[in-house]
Amino acid sequence: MFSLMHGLWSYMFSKTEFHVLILGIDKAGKTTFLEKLKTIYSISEGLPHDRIVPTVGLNIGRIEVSNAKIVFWDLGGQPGLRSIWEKYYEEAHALIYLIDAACPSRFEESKSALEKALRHEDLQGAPLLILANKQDLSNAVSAEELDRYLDLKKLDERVYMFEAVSGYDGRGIKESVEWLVGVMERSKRTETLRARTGYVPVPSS
Ligand SMILES: Nc1nc2c(ncn2[C@@H]2O[C@H](COP(=O)(O)OP(=O)(O)OP(=O)(O)O)[C@@H](O)[C@H]2O)c(=O)[nH]1
Ligand SMILES: [Mg+2]
Repeated sequence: MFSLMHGLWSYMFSKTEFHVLILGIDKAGKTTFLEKLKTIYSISEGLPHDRIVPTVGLNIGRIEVSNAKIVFWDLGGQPGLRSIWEKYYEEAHALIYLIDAACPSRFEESKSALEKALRHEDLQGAPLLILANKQDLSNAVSAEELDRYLDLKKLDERVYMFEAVSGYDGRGIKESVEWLVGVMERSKRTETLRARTGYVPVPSS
């Protein structure tokens, strides 16, 4: 009886842990974005821009938003490293896809890398946040323009949103993360992942 009550108590008052994958081609600004997230949401400052180098392995960032713990996985986007992305699909609750909105010459490459990821069955039903990054640059296109330009097919059944952000000045980041937490909490994929892993809630501290 005690363990049943304890389980119920933990379930109601614990923080859910979500895994969010941050993808995008090289130089889209993924690591800079992650470091900005840490600066916004945790007591420790993220790395300054000039100390960030191209990612070869995996960067991990942990933050807490409302009642959720989020673990971000930031992977390298260079062409030779993109084959590693799919190793993380199965465990991800959601996907953030960054695009350098000030670099139209690479939109096509970004689009095809995103479409390839979305075709993968291990990412089925994962909510998608597409970020038009580097809005601090005057030539950056808006989120709406990027949406029109990419003209992604087959997004209809997927929960998704385009948002304009800057990993330098932080605009748009809070709105994006709050939207993502809300959709992950209601997502069918979250239910499926919980059921598969025999979800044990992490007690809140
Ligand atoms: N102006 C501007 N530059 C940015 C922004 N975010 C990143 N950058 C710059 O873009 C370059 C690439 O940034 P990274 O964060 O290393 O990009 P990445 O997507 O992690 O790259 P890989 O690790 O190689 O996949 C760096 O010179 C950053 O300083 C931004 O919001 N605005
Ligand atoms: Mg990086």
